[in-house]
Amino acid sequence: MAIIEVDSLVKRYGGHTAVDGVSFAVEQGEIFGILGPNGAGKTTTVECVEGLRTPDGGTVRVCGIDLQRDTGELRHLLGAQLQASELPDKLTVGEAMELYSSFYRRPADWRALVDTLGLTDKLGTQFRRLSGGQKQRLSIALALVGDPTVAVLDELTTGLDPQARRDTWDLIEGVRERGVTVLLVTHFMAEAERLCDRLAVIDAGRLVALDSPAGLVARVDDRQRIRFRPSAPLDHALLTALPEVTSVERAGSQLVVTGTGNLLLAVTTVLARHQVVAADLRVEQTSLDDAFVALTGRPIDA
Ligand SMILES: Nc1ncnc2c1ncn2[C@@H]1O[C@H](COP(=O)(O)OP(=O)(O)OP(=O)(O)O)[C@@H](O)[C@H]1O
Repeated sequence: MAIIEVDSLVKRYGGHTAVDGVSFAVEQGEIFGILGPNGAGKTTTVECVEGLRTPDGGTVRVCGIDLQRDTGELRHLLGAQLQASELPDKLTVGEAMELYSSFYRRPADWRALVDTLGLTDKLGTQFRRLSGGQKQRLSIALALVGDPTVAVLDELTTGLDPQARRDTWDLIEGVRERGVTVLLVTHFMAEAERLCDRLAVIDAGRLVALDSPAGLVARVDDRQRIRFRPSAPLDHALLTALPEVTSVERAGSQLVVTGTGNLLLAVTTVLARHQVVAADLRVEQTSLDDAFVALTGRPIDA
């Protein structure tokens, strides 16, 4: 059953169309990612799902509720972690949890939540004294304190160090195990790949692709990349002339050859014919980054 249904969503800011006809449906229990570069329209899309913005076109339903008609009920179904979530400096962790749980009809047991998120020994600590990772965990706890059916997490791990990022990913998998459907906004490929069951790739306000991370990679799977250090200078034209080769690039002392079919055999045959040895040769698999470039024409951080 679809928990979130977004159909032909349009949102404009003045003359600028930030979201341009985006449609997707999120199934119960999924971790569903919205992936795209800065300014793609990700936050605007989830703000429409959260009922914080009114669409200029299309419909959004959460648990069957049409948000154009009824946002009151939504507050009890949806827990949102807002981007750059900030609390008053002097509010303690315990005070924040108590305050937020008072907003809900049937709040979760916030002490158990704090315990799960490893913040019990910080209950008396003021917000300003928490580390980046602890603030992030608190914002996740606050998103979950209403015992929501759906949690919307925007830029979950931005600003965290690699260890805190991995810990947060474990936490989110735990959230899903509690039966919560998760809508996650990210521009980190590793995060999307690790956490998301399916991804909506959004670029310039439009849905470019919707698939599992493996499914997205499979779309460009016929592309391979070979990387090696030639033992002698090699005319690139010898390689680009091969039907298997789509591009040849120099990366420092290495050559990176991208192509399809039996690329390895074609390239090594040419090298052997010209007595060039390929040192440190590696065949690289297609990654989600490659899939993103193939789908949008540029890297996510370009
Ligand atoms: N309140 C606003 N008023 C005017 N333009 C806005 C507003 N909010 C966002 N925009 C513009 O709409 C576009 C989409 O912004 P949005 O924040 O949804 O993108 P995003 O994909 O979430 O980006 P980021 O990853 O940087 O948060 C951008 O061009 C942005 O400048």
